[in-house]
Amino acid sequence: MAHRLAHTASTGGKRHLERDARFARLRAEHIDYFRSALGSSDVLDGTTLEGSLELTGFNEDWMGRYKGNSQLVLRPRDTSQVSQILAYCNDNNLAVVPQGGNTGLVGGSVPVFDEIIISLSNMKRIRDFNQVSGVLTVDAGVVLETADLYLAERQHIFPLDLGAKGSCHVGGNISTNAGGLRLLRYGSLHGNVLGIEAVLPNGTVVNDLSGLRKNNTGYDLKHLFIGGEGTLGIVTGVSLVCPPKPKAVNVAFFGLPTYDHVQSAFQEAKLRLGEVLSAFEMMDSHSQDYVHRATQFKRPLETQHDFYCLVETSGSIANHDYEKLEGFLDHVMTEGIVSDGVVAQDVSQVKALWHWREGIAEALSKAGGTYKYDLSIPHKDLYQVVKATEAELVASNLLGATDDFPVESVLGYGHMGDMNIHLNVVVRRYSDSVQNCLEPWIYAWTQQHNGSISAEHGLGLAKKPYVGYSKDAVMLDLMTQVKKLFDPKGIMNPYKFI
Ligand SMILES: O=C(O)CC[C@@H](O)C(=O)O
Ligand SMILES: [Zn+2]
Repeated sequence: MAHRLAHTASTGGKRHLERDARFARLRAEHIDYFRSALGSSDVLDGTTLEGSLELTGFNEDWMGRYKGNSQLVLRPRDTSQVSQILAYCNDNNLAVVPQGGNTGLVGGSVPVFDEIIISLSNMKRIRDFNQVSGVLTVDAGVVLETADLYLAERQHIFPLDLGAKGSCHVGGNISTNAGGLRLLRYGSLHGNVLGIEAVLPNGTVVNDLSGLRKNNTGYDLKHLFIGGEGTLGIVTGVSLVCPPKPKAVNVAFFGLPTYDHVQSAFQEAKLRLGEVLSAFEMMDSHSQDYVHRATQFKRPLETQHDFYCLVETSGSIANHDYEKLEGFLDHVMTEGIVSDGVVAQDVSQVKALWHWREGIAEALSKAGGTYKYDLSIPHKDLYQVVKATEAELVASNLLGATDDFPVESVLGYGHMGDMNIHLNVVVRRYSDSVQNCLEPWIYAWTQQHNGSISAEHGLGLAKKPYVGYSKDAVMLDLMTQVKKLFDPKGIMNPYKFI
């Protein structure tokens, strides 16, 4: 069993960074200004002892890996307050970090030093829903699950779903271009988001809240904010197109002997399930062991396998979809692609099977620590990165069964349908020797295998030094120029990937 050790050995991606002297230090007069602009209850002042405790959850990411030292959290209630705050910060050279539900995994939503945190948690209005077009318009601080429940009552769903749905904000999803569990079916936010409202660092409001599916009028600027990670401005409102709620959702869970079998099963699922396929998730046995250890739930299969997959269908005719899924499972078992499998019989079984996939990140958070790598790699090499990483750590004498070794295990799971693997290196304790062995080695490996160093989690602070593995000099130069255009003083989420 892993020990829970202090995370102080972790540098949390902050290595070699120094506070930028161009930014002003927070003064009492600034706090007074914000109190007069927002009202005292929406200004959390961490300059007092009591206040600093209140700020802990804002200063730290949920893994406890990235920690900043902000002394002020501002919680605006509407777009005009965001505009007022940003204009003031810009005029006074105060650096800011926008924060949604703070569920990110790359340190993008927490301060690095003393940046002011602008939390969108008070901006939670559902502004509009059009039943005919399916277009939903919300404030950025609406929690993803809240939006989804609201839509469910209106026979629609949010086109994004992820494990952190109970606390992540829609604005954070947009800013990080979150991918999630059903991208395979509903596509990325670049396709679903129709418009955004954002505030630039100088306070200017960009109102591009179009509810139109087609709007072919030159540069589509909203795309810069989708995945912009709060470096260009703050997204305050979003309109996006939401699909009708499927009447029937079926799930199968099965075990396979090798990754080659996983690839064959995916190919068969696409061909046999066609338009009702809504998710195809892959998990290795180590990731399932961590869920089992954390929950003690009864495993879905009595037999043990090296790989497991979860396949979901979403359609309109329950029996038809169930038969299709069962037919698929029969076929892959007859062909020897799948060794053993089950199909959920009711909604509670659907949920229980999903838990074995959705619960992995939470289960891993109970270990000593995890180095997380969210990679896009073409299917043929997708799982090879786990094996290669394991071999690299063994060769460096860092991975072993006893406490003498910092690394406990290397595992992989993820969105097979999207060529997205979550490589997790579970450690008994964070250590620079492990990180130095892994980085930039993993990113070079990914580049050599035509992958991307971030599939869906973004770059944040964690991948700041490695952007060059996925963007060439021409693209980096253009990105730098875009940043300068939107944020000439560099106050927006500084120290992060750009
Ligand atoms: O913890 C991770 O590495 C992945 C988290 C999330 O993207 C998931 O797919 O569960
Ligand atoms: Zn994921």
